[in-house]
Amino acid sequence: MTNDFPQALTIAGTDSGGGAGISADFKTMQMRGVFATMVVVAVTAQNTLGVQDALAMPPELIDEQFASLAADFKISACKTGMLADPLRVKTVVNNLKRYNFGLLTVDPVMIAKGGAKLLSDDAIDVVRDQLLPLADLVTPNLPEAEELTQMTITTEATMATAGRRLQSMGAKNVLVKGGHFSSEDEANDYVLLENGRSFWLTSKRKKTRNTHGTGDTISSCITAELAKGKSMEEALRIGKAYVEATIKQGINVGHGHGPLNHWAKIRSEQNEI
Ligand SMILES: Nc1ncnc2c1ncn2[C@@H]1O[C@H](COP(=O)(O)OP(=O)(O)OP(=O)(O)O)[C@@H](O)[C@H]1O
Ligand SMILES: Cc1ncc(CO)c(N)n1
Repeated sequence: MTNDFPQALTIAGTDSGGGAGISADFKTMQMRGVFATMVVVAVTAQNTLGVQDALAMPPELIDEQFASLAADFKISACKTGMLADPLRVKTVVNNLKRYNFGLLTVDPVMIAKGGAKLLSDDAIDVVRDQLLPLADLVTPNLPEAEELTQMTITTEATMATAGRRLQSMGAKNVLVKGGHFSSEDEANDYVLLENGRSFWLTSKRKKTRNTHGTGDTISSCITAELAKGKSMEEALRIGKAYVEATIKQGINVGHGHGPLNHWAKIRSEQNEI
């Protein structure tokens, strides 16, 4: 029996509110036609208003989830999201070295939109020193890029400098997301590829509160496209187009920063199927 349907993995935290973390990753991967699997690193009690509580999983249970997946699936791309603390980051790093789950996207999730810490301060060095060197792609937002590079990012030029620094830390390709950039009109992301080529993924900024899970959605879309065999550049372009569609074709759920519309279709794909 063949085992060739595209399979991807998210290693992250759950969001009980369904909009971010593993919850967003699963919806995205499903929509992009990829079979999704998960390693739960932490469980959060969360909704569109914020994170009410969180619990990190015992390292042994994280190890067991990796072992279960390695024993049965043929995973060709994976991503990390919320990793909680130094012990969990190290546990995930050890497992990523032990097994081959294909191309790795590291989304260095640190703080939720409402301000809750999803990664403890003492874990940032471990992400920088041990996880980034394994990454085929790293996808920080601006505050995360500032923490990892220890520089202030307020301009397009400093976004590009941060991208180069992140590459010199070992990540092969870099996407610096501009969702937190000060521009009222545009949400532009900077890409630096392994071969040194760089470009911007541009988009008009939608004035909306419903942006819960944007970072998870773009990184899991990219992971899904990589699992299907798309090139890094194609995967990045599709990721940007998909997250843009999920924001622009938005829905209203909950009372705070609402989730995205994961059913949204990329405009160029709207007439397919
Ligand atoms: N209001 C908006 N309109 C259009 N695009 C947006 C908007 N906000 C964010 N984006 C885009 O969404 C993607 C995610 O960027 P962002 O910087 O918001 O990630 P993030 O902070 O990690 O998200 P989250 O923490 O909610 O998961 C980027 O491509 C960014 O340009
Ligand atoms: C579990 C989880 N992961 C990531 C984010 C960031 O969007 C969040 N809010 N919650």
